Order: sequence, then structure tokens, then C-alpha cells
Amino acid sequence: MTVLDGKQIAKEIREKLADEIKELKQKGNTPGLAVILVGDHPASRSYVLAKERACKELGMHSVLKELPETISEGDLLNCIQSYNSDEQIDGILVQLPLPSHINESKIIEAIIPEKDVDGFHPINIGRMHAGDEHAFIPCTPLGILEMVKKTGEDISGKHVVVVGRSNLVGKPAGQLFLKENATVTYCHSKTKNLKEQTLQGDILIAAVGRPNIITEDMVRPGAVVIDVGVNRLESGKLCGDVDFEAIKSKAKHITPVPGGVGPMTITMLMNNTVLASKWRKKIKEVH
Ligand SMILES: Nc1nc(=O)c2c([nH]1)NC[C@@H]1CN(c3ccc(C(=O)N[C@@H](CCC(=O)O)C(=O)O)cc3)C=[N+]21
Repeated sequence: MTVLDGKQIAKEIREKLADEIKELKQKGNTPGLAVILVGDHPASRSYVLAKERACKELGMHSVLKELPETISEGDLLNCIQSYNSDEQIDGILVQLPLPSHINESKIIEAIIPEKDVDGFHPINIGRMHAGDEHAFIPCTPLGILEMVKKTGEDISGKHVVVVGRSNLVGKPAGQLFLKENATVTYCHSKTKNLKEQTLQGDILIAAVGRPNIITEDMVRPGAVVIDVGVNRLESGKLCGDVDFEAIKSKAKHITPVPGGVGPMTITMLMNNTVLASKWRKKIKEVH
């Protein structure tokens, strides 16, 4: 059994990104990311600060826009518009969730698809489903794929079982593995006999948001187990969806929480911002 070290894999990818950014900067093309945080929920704040730190470490341009919880939808839309037309900004991320008086879809759709480094805009979702190479793929699924590839296991023809069907993680993760020629099963809260399904998984992806929903009896021996859960316990401790201690000896590869998928998510955001910068530059050269 190996524990997949997300921090280490992330570090290796960031080193490559840092070189690439250096080259881009020499050509006067510094990738820039704008992160918009509405309200000051402590967990959101800490993710956003981690994103800023990663940008700085890589020598990227970054802007953090903190807006009050009470901001109107119109004012938030205006803020997005200003980054849409800002030449220094290649990527725009609006930290989710947003306060309930704001329509999330409307906000996401206001970001121009060329700067939607989260890959949440319907245009990017459509492009991803169609297999278009110029689609932004959501950061967490991209991080998951990188980790699975790192194991050296073949993905083609394997059975991937995804538990959870969120637009942000579960749904796009399944699509991404389908593109890698895996057979994909989606499970969710209405799935009958969940265990019967999860036991089929050569690769099991848990993205539900409930501690220990994946127990040892649900895992196929020798499976690759990817834990996407980010659950904050009352003790303040962070835990995943997978009963890690019980499963680690049964799985061939397993990701821990913290230190697994989380650090990869942020790294893939940096990766998408660099891509956004390169793609935008190309478009400018053509026109
Ligand atoms: N527009 C948008 N895009 C997102 O990508 C997005 C979002 N909104 N809202 C919230 C979720 C959650 N998310 C995480 C990123 C990194 C860690 C991460 O690095 N976690 C560390 C631990 C951090 C800690 O200890 O708190 C780890 O797992 O090792 C976790 C969660 C991105 N999200």
C-alpha cells in the first residue's frame, strides 16, 4: 500500500510551473489571478489565502478582492466585469459558496469563459464534455487525475466509481476519467446498495462531504482510493469521507486528508491560470 502524498506531488508540479512562469515573465507576460471573496467565513478565507500564497511563491501576479457579505448582486457583477477587461488578469475565481441573496449561476456566467480558471462556466463545462482541448477543467478533478496518473496504474478500461455528483467535483471527475477510457459509475444519495457498486471500483473516488461514509467493507482489495472529502470536525480536525485507518492496508494506493487532494487543487488552479495566460496571449497574437 502507498499513501499518495499530495503535498509532494503538488510541489513537483509547482516547480515545473515556476520555470514556465519565469519564461513567460521574460516575454513580458506575467500570469495573473484575481480571487474574489465575499464575506469572511473562516474556512473560505483560509483557502483563499492559501491560493494567494501559492501565486506569490510561483511569481505570479495576484489580486485578492475582499467584499462584504452584504454586497449586492449588481455590485459583484460589476467587480467581475472590471476583471474581465483587466489586461493584467488571466484568471478569475469567485470563492464559493456565495451568500444566499446572490445567484451563484448568474455570477459564474458573468466571468468570461477565457478567464474561468475554475472551469465552472457552462461554456467550459460544454467544452469539457465535448473533449475540446481549450476547456478549463475544474481544479479538483484535474488534481485527482494527476494523482492517479502518478501511481503509474493504467486508467484505460478500469472501472472508476465516483461517489457524489456535485457540479464542482463528482460530475466533472467522472467525465475526466471517461475521457481516459475508464468505465465510470456515478453513485449518490439515492443509489441502492452503494456497497455493491463501490466494490466494483478499481478506482474509487469519494466526494460526498460526510466523514467515514466509505468504510472498509466497501473497498475492493487493491483499489486506488481517492478521498475528496473536506470535513471539519468539532475538534477542529480536518477529515475526509474515507475511513483511512481501516482501509489503508486494503487499498493499493490511498490519499490522506489533509495532505492529499487539497494541495493538488490549489496547484491545478495555478496550472489553469498559466494556461489561461498562454491561451489569451495566443489569441492576441492571431488578431
Ligand atoms: N470557486 C471555488 N473554487 C474552488 O476550488 C473552491 C471553492 N470555490 N470553494 C471551496 C472549495 C474547497 N477547496 C479547497 C482547496 C484546497 C484545500 C486544501 O488545500 N486543503 C488542505 C488543508 C487545509 C486546512 O487544513 O484547512 C489539505 O487537504 O491538505 C481544501 C479545499 C477549493 N474550493
